[in-house]
Amino acid sequence: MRTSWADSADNSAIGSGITNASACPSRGAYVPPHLRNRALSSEVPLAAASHPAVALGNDRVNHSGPAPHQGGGYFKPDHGRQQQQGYGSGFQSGGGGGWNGRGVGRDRGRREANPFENVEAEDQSFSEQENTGINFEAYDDIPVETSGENVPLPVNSFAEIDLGVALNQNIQRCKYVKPTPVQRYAIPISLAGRDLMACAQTGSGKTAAFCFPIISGIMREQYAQRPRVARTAYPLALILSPTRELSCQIHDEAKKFSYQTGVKVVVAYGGAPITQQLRELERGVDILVATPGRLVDLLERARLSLQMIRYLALDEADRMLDMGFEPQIRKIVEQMDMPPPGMRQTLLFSATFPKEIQALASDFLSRYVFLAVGRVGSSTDLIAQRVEYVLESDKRSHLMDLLHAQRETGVNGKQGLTLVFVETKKGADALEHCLCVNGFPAASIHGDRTQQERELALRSFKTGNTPILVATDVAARGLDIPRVAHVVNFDLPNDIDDYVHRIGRTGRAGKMGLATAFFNEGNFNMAKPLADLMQEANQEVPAWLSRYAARATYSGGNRNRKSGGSRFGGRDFRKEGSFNKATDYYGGGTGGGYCGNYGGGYGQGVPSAWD
Ligand SMILES: Nc1ncnc2c1ncn2[C@@H]1O[C@H](COP(=O)(O)OP(=O)(O)OP(=O)(O)O)[C@@H](O)[C@H]1O
Repeated sequence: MRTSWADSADNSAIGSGITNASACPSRGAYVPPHLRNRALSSEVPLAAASHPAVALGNDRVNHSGPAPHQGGGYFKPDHGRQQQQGYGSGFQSGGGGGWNGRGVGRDRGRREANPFENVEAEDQSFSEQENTGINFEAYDDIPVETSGENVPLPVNSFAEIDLGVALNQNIQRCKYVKPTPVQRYAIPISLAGRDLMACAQTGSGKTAAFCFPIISGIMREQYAQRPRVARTAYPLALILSPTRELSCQIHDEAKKFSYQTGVKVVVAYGGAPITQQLRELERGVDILVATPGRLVDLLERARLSLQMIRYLALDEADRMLDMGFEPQIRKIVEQMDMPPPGMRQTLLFSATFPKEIQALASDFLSRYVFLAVGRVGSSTDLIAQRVEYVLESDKRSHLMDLLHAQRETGVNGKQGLTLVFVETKKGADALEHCLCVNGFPAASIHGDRTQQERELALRSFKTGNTPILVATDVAARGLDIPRVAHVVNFDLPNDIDDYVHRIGRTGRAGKMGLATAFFNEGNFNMAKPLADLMQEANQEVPAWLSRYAARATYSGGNRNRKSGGSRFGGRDFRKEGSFNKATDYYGGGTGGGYCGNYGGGYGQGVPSAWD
């Protein structure tokens, strides 16, 4: 495992609760470039000790934020479905009855909380800083590939799809004017009942692409009465994601989409008390969003049965089926009581889909459609990508120079949030500390933090209290934080797909973003895939990086691409007739790109984003 300079720095103060400037690492206080020739004076921004973020850095234990994900749904003592009538006809203006019959149980106990209330408040607090308007035209000329038998046709507007009145109202509340490309294709395919493997660029609206058909399907269908077994919940849909934060985010989104539809969404994830989650499940659940570990726990306690599952969605599906994690997913999908492929509808989504993972995933699917919006694993060209050659020993000062410059001018003229990725948990702690003591308000998130600390750090970042978040890959996938203007790869990952997901935390939903990577000799293996990716996304590749890339090709150094030479062709693996799952998965693909060190950043001892 690589270590970064951040790791090797003296971090003896970490964990000691010392948060003042005297705890500064031995390199001394940050001096911005224009003051470096002067003596250190009061002009130097050493606001660290007084900044609230500094206290946050090492004093998390005392923070008590609101309990995570209270749920707020409605009381539904009967786990079975109400009789459905007249799809879409049941909406009563003024709210209250999104769907005939389904709304009935909702108000018996608790009122359904309005999930849009907070969103509106948040929107207002950032209104001066937000980009105005979402430029989905940016996606219009994106190449789309579909394959499979009788692929349903795409739509151009939400109006063309019969999602039901209540769901359409929620789409309007979300201010979604038209579907994104992946939604244009994926929603009709899913509504037609087809299994789907979908690959679309980060930030392009995949969550709604799998949530809308599931919610609409549950609203539409009459399901057999669900069994009444004391204290066992029987959801109709299961959405799995690899991290707790992502599951919470999907839950929040799904609650918005299903507001006043009568469809009940519950989340279950590790690190949070199980009792509260059990209580929510007992109140009734249609859609369960979960991380795999907590899900298995619930299944083993017999508090949950997958027997009635009609929809299975895997978000970040390639990550979920990556080596090391696949057995747990296989256990959930194949060895519990979930109906087999063909008896349920399975939807797999990610921005990256190496062909060997496609091959594995195909076991879960039946007669599926493959959809690629943009090239498989490509980055969006809404993200301006920069690579800078920075020695390990210079990384911290270089980062602080960037942050200092951006404090003056913003990114693309706007003040935004900066997400800094490092490889190790220790490195995250050390870098957060260093930034804080140098006057840069930062928080950090990684797998060694308690769930409460993780949520606190994320909230503090999202609200702009600490506009810098230092993170391991736990924050690399799926998180949708609208104001992230800059992603810095302080430590480059070992795998280009991880890079794609990391930089995808900016440049979302049609907005522009900036990604800066620090590269040095230690990242030699990334030179070729990085140069290829940048070139494909119409980014300027520095001459020195091209030289590294050429050397890497010549010396066979490009051995960290999971999916072989065909990756940038972005194809349905079924079209590659010679592809042999048994040999290629572990033996490497043709075309020279495959890595014996399969799994890149997920090997033993590497920080796991898995919950
Ligand atoms: N049709 C739409 N119109 C406007 N905004 C949309 C639309 N669909 C989704 N969005 C917004 O786009 C943003 C990105 O969506 P989402 O998080 O689903 O992306 P994603 O493709 O899942 O990204 P990732 O690959 O990083 O997980 C969200 O803020 C979402 O609310």
